[in-house]
Amino acid sequence: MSRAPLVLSLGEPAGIGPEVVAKAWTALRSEAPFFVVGDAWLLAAQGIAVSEIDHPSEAATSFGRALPVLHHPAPAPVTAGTPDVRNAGVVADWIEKSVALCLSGDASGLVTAPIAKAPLYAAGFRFPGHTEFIAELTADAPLDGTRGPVMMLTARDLRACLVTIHLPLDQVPEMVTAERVKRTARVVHEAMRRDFGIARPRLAMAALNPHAGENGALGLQEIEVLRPAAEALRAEGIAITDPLPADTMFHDEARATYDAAICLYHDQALIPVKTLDFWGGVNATLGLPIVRTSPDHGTGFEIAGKGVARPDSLIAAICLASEMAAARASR
Ligand SMILES: NC(=O)c1ccc[n+]([C@@H]2O[C@H](COP(=O)([O-])OP(=O)(O)OC[C@H]3O[C@@H](n4cnc5c(N)ncnc54)[C@H](O)[C@@H]3O)[C@@H](O)[C@H]2O)c1
Ligand SMILES: N[C@H](C(=O)O)[C@H](O)COP(=O)(O)O
Repeated sequence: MSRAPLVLSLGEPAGIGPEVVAKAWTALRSEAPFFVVGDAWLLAAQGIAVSEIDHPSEAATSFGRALPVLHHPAPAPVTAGTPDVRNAGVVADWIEKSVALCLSGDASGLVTAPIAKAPLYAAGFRFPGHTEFIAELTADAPLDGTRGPVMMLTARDLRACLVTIHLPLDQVPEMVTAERVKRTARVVHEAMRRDFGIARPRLAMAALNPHAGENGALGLQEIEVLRPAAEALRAEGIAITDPLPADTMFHDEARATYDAAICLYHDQALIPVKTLDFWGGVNATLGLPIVRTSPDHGTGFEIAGKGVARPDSLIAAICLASEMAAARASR
């Protein structure tokens, strides 16, 4: 039985989303179908054929010759590179509608084109980003296992999962608690099995302090928080290391020793991933009732409308969402 198509939410209309969505469709039009929830006119303006559909089940019919779109127009005129706060509401609506289609089974997973946080915040959007918004939208849907969200950035053979996300650095030490670390590791362990088909996941925990605290001389979090958390997780049957010095856990040979890294703050995870492969990196949200991925880049306002944005990361996000959806369907 063929799976439902993936759904893409169009993201910030003034960003590079419409351009990279059009380029991704052009690259993938002979592959498995997907459809977009967004402004069909904006996508047609990218110079591709667009087919307005009334239901996701129609996506496969037109996908090879036209990009299927559930049309929901942006209310305010769109100027590439200059977000208009009057469109912030429709950006959130596109995400909400896409999530609902995943929950109803009409879509097999969600790929979110980039949003810009500042205009959304200006319009009263009360979530840090997609991750927390989608977690709220799916909070009442059943999930077998520990509920996320956990943000995971992945590129090539690296999967880096975050204990804390959009926090000022000076708040990280107090937010890195044993409970947060354990919850994150449980979500990641279960997601490696559910979404990636890894029967016995190997997790590597990053230390917070240089040289993993140098036995307490450079900080106490490893002794007081992280090692006890790792011991408790191992007692639950989760294979996880003691906190490792973060500067020596991302080289080629080190990455081969684990399936996912548990990182303690945003840039500890995102710098190695975006250094390894900025163009092919993907952001995935673990621990949700639905599959959700996103490109690792943002709205690229300074290049929006110039025709130079690269679709690589969105293409990788579409491919990863398809793989995760297939893994879930095979369970
Ligand atoms: N997936 C997402 O929704 C997502 C991810 C990251 C940032 N953001 C948001 O995007 C906005 C801008 O963030 P930023 O400037 O920090 O990051 P950005 O990724 O938008 O831009 C960083 C740099 O990379 C370039 N770039 C990005 N994507 C590119 C592509 N596909 N092809 C060619 N060049 C590309 C940009 O031109 C810029 O020079 C912010 O509001 C941020 O919160 C959203
Ligand atoms: N930290 C993410 C990244 O750099 O890719 C980005 O802010 C996206 O976050 P959401 O997916 O929660 O919008």
